[in-house]
Amino acid sequence: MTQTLTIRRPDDWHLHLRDGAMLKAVLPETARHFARAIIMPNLVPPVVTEADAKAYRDRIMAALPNGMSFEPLMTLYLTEETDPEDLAAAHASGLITSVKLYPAGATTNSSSGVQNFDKVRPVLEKMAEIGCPLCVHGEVTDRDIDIFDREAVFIDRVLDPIRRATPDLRVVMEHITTKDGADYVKANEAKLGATITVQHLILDRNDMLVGGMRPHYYCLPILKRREHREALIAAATSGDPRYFLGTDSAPHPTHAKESECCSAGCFTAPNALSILAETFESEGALDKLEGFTSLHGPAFYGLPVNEDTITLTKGEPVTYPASLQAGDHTVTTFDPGFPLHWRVTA
Ligand SMILES: NC(=O)N[C@@H](CC(=O)O)C(=O)O
Ligand SMILES: [Zn+2]
Ligand SMILES: [Zn+2]
Repeated sequence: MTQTLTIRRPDDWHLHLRDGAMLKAVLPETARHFARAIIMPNLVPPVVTEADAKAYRDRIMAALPNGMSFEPLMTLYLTEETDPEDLAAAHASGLITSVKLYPAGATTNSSSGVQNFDKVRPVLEKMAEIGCPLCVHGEVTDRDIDIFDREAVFIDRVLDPIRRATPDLRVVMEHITTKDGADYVKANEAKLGATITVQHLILDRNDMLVGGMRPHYYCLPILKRREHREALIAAATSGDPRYFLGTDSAPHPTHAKESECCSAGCFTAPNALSILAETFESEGALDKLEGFTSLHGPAFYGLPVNEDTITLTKGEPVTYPASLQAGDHTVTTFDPGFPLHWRVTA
């Protein structure tokens, strides 16, 4: 008997669409399966003002193929110069859904990020007042902190102080990668959620480093040890509504990944749902998949769940194009390293 699973159409609560030819190439991969996505603002230059967000939204809608529907949920990139009033206007008009905090230098295209967190206090106060959530890339950037410890140290030194100083601010810890991250969410009842990526649920640092370096598994925050991955699996399959899917699908040209200095990011949009179904099934938690992909995110953001559904069907191993063409470049699709049997059929 074929096994099928019908769930409410998923949303992606953390996505990089880029711009230009890359945007045109990758957008259909997300729009095929997801109704909405939180669009990361780390373009070069970044999306910092209401006007930037409006123009970027228009470019996304123009890149959407005829017949596909998709709603980009726009974000502003928080800088030390962000004007609280511009931000409040963008939020009040419904243009932006959240604001993104990158510590300066933490990840791809984050050089305009925040260095001195005191400088953004007035903006954070304003956001708490108007109910605009803050999405956080939670890693410190100090050279003397080991890359594998940067998330845990960020929680202690930056995130917890911000939350204590601004208790009404709603915060999403983006792409948590550690038991420390999962535990911090669990220990804090109100106004805190976390997104989890596909790659951090299925890979640990051995997968990236043992027997040779695999650049397509290099992303930030970096893959951690197995016990952290197990904590993320436990969180994602727990049914706890504070954990939800943010694929962090982050396309880079193949030459930039397979290079002397590899760019950080995994392009998971094409097969994210197949990988998740396989993973939740092997955990005996297929019944928790819909919550993670389609219900918890809208609940946190105060948005309605999607009315329509998708159906996943289990069968012969599924294959995906190994890469897609984006202008003059190719983008390599993430390979989970194990066979996938669930495909989105409707
Ligand atoms: N996750 C990544 O490794 N890369 C993201 C940036 C980010 O989300 O930190 C990107 O924009 O490429
Ligand atoms: Zn990030
Ligand atoms: Zn990201």
